[in-house]
Amino acid sequence: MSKQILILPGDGIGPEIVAEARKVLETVNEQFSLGLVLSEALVGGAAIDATGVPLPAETLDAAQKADAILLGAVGGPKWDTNPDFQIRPEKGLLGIRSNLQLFGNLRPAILYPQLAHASTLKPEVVSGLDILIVRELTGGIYFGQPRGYRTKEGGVREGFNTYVYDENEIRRIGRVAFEAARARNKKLCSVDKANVLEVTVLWREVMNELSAEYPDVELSHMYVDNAAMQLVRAPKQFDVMVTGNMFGDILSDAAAMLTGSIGMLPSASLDANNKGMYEPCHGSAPDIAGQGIANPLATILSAAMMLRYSLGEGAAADKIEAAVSQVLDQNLRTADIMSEGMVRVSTSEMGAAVVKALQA
Ligand SMILES: NC(=O)c1ccc[n+]([C@@H]2O[C@H](COP(=O)([O-])OP(=O)(O)OC[C@H]3O[C@@H](n4cnc5c(N)ncnc54)[C@H](O)[C@@H]3O)[C@@H](O)[C@H]2O)c1
Ligand SMILES: CC(C)[C@H](C(=O)O)[C@@H](O)C(=O)O
Ligand SMILES: [Mg+2]
Repeated sequence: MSKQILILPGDGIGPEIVAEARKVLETVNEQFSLGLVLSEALVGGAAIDATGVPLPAETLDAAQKADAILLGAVGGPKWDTNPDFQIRPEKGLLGIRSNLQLFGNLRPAILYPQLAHASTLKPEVVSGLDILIVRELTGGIYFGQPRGYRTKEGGVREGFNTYVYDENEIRRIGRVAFEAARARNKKLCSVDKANVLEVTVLWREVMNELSAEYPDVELSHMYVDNAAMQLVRAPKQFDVMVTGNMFGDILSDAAAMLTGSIGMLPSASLDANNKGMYEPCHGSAPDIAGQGIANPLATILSAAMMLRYSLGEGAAADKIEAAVSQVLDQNLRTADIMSEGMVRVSTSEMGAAVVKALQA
């Protein structure tokens, strides 16, 4: 039976990195007879340029019909100053997350041993690092109402957003995190700001209530400011972390650097039935776009997550992850993970090396 995969290259380095992940998917598609049918659509700034909006109706329709989605990245300076906040590339991405109810965002920060020296931290602090950040993705301050930007009487401008979660939203992401912790090392740290924000007092209450259903999982709580510090001080104290939309956005970028580069961090965004969108955690990197130097591995590893979580093709996912490890063993490095004695390669050379390792 065929499976429809929608590819959304997006902006900046998006098309460059997605092209490499596409070659990898095509390779395993053939090797494992997966029956994947790949198609592409517009999102983000590319969609604004072509259609006037960041999420054209036909892209949303294709996303709803697809079995899984692979996205590059959206955004860039060309669109950042649009005074209409609805016509921003990021709205395209947020629109897919929200319309498809992709509330469960998994961001694994795993240090490949070959990159221990590329990490910002000392090798002994990060060696063996394997953290899973579970981020709530369709609620919180990103989506809360009221929100706005206006000029008040007297010409004073104000902007406002609302940080709101109801207990059902917290419970469903909590279950994702507890289940993940149960399948791993049975340790879950919930990150909040319950010393200041009522919404996260509720967050903490619900996590404690859920904990009764998961007596085998050790639940701890940490304030987000401390969590940011602890991630950089002693990251291996964490196994699974669960947090809200904005805290998860920030903590996952911090965790990315522990693995050597944000170019190494994949993600899965899942609905209640494990249908999902897969994307690297990084953005469109306008500073390096068009130069052919971006690291495609986070996107390639996102494609592997897609095979594992949404398509039930764990063997193909394992093979891609092993191929990534092999190219690192071959000392091949894009600029962001380059270190002394290694061989610097371009985006497409890295993609080709992964394909070659798959075919070996
Ligand atoms: N999922 C997404 O689509 C997504 C995520 C984050 C940011 N953005 C958007 O991307 C644009 C740029 O944002 P930013 O600069 O804050 O964050 P960014 O992640 O795009 O870039 C931050 C830094 O990391 C580097 N970097 C990122 N990905 C890399 C890769 N694969 N290989 C090598 N280096 C890489 C960039 O060159 C840059 O120096 C903004 O418009 C933002 O809204 C989109
Ligand atoms: C581009 C932006 C909307 C997005 C987010 O904040 O969720 C990005 O930073 C991410 O981490 O996926
Ligand atoms: Mg982010």
